[in-house]
Amino acid sequence: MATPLVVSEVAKSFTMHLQGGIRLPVVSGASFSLAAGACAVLGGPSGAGKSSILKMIYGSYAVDFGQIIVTHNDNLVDLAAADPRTVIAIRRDTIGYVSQFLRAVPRVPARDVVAEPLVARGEAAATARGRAEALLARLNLPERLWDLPPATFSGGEQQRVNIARGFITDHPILLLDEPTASLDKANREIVTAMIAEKKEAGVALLGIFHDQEVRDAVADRIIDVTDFAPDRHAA
Ligand SMILES: Nc1ncnc2c1ncn2[C@@H]1O[C@H](COP(=O)(O)OP(=O)(O)OP(=O)(O)O)[C@@H](O)[C@H]1O
Repeated sequence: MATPLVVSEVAKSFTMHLQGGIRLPVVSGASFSLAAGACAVLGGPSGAGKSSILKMIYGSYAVDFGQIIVTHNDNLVDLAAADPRTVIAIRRDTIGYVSQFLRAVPRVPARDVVAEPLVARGEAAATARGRAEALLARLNLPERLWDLPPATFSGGEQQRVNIARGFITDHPILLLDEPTASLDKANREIVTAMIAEKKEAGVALLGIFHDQEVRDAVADRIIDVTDFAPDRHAA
C-alpha cells in the first residue's frame, strides 16, 4: 500500500505587507510521512508552526518550498504545486480536516452542515442525513439543535458539529486541529474512541492536541515541530 502522505523539505514564511513587507520564517526543512492506520501528533510550543503545517497540508496556506505528496485516487499528487481544482478534489475524496473552529454557513441546519461532505461525494441526501444524525447523537448534541444553524451554538456544541462533519466521510487522511479543545471530559472520551476507530479503518491521522490525556491516548508518534525551526537551519 502506498504511503498516504509524504511531506518533504517544506518551508514556509509569511510576508507582513502592512509591516513594510517583513518576512517571518515559520518552518523550514519539514519532512515526515504519515502511515495508514496510525495517528501522528504535531508537538512543540505555541507558535512553533503546528497549525501552519496542517494548513499547508490541507492546501489553505501556500508552500514556499518542498513537496507534499498525497496518494489521491491511486495517483501521487504534489499538493504544494496543485492547482485549486485539484486541491478541491483532494479535499472531497482524500483529505478530511477538523478545524479548531467551525465556519458556520448562515441558515444551514447543523444536520446538513454535517451531511454535506457525504452529499458532495455523491451520497443520497437521506442516507447522508441519517449518518449525520447518528454522529450528532453519539457526540451528545441535543436533538432539538439538529434543525438549527450552528452560528448561535456554544463553543463546545459548534466543535461537536465540526467533528461530526470531519468524521462522516471515509477519507484516507484526516487532519485534526485541536478537535477536543472546547469539549468536556465525556465528549473528549467519545472523540478519542472515534479516532481509535479511524485508525482501525486504516486512516492516516495527523493532529494537534494540547490536552495531554487525549494526546497520550491517540498518539502513535510525536513529530517535534521545533526540528523544523528556520533558525536551526540558518545556524
Ligand atoms: N496567516 C498568518 N499570517 C502571518 N503570520 C502567521 C499566520 N499564521 C501563522 N502565523 C505565524 O506563524 C507562526 C506559527 O503559527 P502557528 O499557528 O502555525 O503555530 P502553532 O504551533 O500552531 O501555535 P499554537 O500552539 O499557539 O496554536 C506564529 O508566529 C504566527 O504568528
